[in-house]
Amino acid sequence: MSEQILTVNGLTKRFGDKVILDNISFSVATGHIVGLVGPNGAGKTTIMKSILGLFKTDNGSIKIGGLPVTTIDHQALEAVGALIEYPGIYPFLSGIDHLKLFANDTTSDSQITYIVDRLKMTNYIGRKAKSYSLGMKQKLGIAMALINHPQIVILDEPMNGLDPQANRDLRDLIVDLASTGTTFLISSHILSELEKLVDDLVVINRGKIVAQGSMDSFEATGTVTISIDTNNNLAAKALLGSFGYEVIDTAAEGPVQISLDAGANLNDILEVLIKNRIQIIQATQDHQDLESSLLNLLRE
Ligand SMILES: Nc1ncnc2c1ncn2[C@@H]1O[C@H](COP(=O)(O)OP(=O)(O)OP(=O)(O)O)[C@@H](O)[C@H]1O
Repeated sequence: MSEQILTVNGLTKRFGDKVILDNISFSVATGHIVGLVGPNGAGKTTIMKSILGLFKTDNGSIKIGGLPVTTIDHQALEAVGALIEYPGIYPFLSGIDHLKLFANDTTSDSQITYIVDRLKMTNYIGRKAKSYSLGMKQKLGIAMALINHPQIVILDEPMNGLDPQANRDLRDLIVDLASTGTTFLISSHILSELEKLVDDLVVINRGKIVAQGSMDSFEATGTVTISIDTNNNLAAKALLGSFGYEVIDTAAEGPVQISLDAGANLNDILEVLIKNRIQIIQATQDHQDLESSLLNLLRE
């Protein structure tokens, strides 16, 4: 089992009499990319700010690399790179000045060049940041979080303002850095952005964790829907029903639709039809995407 670089245990945070985080516990394994997902206002940024010791929490503990993090214990944060909400950017400094300002003693010029290059910022990195677009500023903020070889990187909605190519460049860079041992905790309210990237998910709603686990375990819970159009749909429905399949709307003449648990086999169904001389015109199998599965979960 891999070592846990970050553990959040029983984290509770109130603003006034409102409970914003309610007994949040999760851990992040070294080298994993973990997605923190939930609707607007769920508490994602509040969790991240708590991890960074930015405000006092009401209960619970946070540890990074075994060291506690509070508003006064910040030693563990030396291993952390973060971008929370909007990057702090000085309009009259160039992008490269920002990076040099943020670089610590051990950060080499080649590391800065590597990050700038991977995020495709080379053409404008020498220009003053006041001329940057939203996406350029966002990329600069991400670069600032990455240049010092952090052990763990915390990114709050990093894809904000990025075009599809920039999104892709960032995803590729994150995966490459994770493969060398860097750990990531990334929040987003858009699951499809994280789906292609993360190893594990923590799903949060109204300040509570509603689900957590590996991405594979989430994908396995999706529903498979099979749709088959035949030369005699009514007969096909009756036949498959008699074989114990759960056929949706048996009285309708439209294509046969069957909802199955993941892992069910389309071939077996087609074989039943073929053996009984029902001609198949078209067959499709759709896996309910993760976004829909999670929306269902949040509705529940
Ligand atoms: N400083 C504050 N004072 C009072 N309430 C706050 C404060 N900061 C956040 N909140 C409240 O805490 C809740 C969670 O906010 P948070 O920013 O953590 O959500 P989020 O999941 O990051 O949302 P989004 O996806 O919209 O960024 C919201 O109801 C918000 O209004």
